[in-house]
Amino acid sequence: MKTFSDDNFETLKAGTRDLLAAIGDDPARDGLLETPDRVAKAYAEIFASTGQTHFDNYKLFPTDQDTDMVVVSGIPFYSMCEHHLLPFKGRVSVGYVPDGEIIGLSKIPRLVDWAARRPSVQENLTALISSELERITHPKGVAVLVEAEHMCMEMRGINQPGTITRTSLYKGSLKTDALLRQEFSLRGSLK
Ligand SMILES: Nc1nc2c(ncn2[C@@H]2O[C@H](COP(=O)(O)OP(=O)(O)OP(=O)(O)O)[C@@H](O)[C@H]2O)c(=O)[nH]1
Ligand SMILES: [Zn+2]
Repeated sequence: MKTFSDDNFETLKAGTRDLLAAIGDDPARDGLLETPDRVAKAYAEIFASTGQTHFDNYKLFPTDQDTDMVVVSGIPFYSMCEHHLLPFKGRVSVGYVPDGEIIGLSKIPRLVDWAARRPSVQENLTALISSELERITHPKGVAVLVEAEHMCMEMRGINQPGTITRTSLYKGSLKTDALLRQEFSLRGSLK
């Protein structure tokens, strides 16, 4: 988890008090007294990876086996849309075609979680997962599929609960090889 500096923690608390006052509530009422502290702590979790460009919590293993493709599907994530600072949440499927190196399987959901814990948009989240997996494993191909519900589309604005946004990014052999892509669509399907 991220630890904010004392200064930033206090700034978050003061900002939360200001926000509560600005929306017309009373930050001094009993129910809200501890809220600024809780919000600052929650933000430390929700935004834990903000500003980090490289995922470094991984293990690689050499392999001389030929593997067509590794797919981890249905990985849950929570992120915050950078336009409204409201949550978007959903699931990710990640596939890659190894080239002499494989990554520890649990590190793929860890990578997704790391990528999500910052203000973002779904397209950039999709791209970050893909580019970091590429940087780390130097695979022959990568595919990332993200399916999400955006609270900024559900609880405000257009007010459309249940709307699902799907984004995908295919690289290398997973972009050029139609059969491999089709195989990923089947094995990585989020439906
Ligand atoms: N492409 C993309 N857009 C997003 C994402 N999350 C939120 N948005 C959109 O960002 C846009 C911001 O548009 P603006 O017109 O500046 O903001 P707004 O007036 O609050 O827009 P409405 O949501 O349409 O009321 C909206 O269309 C949101 O739906 C995302 O992950 N990807
Ligand atoms: Zn939004």
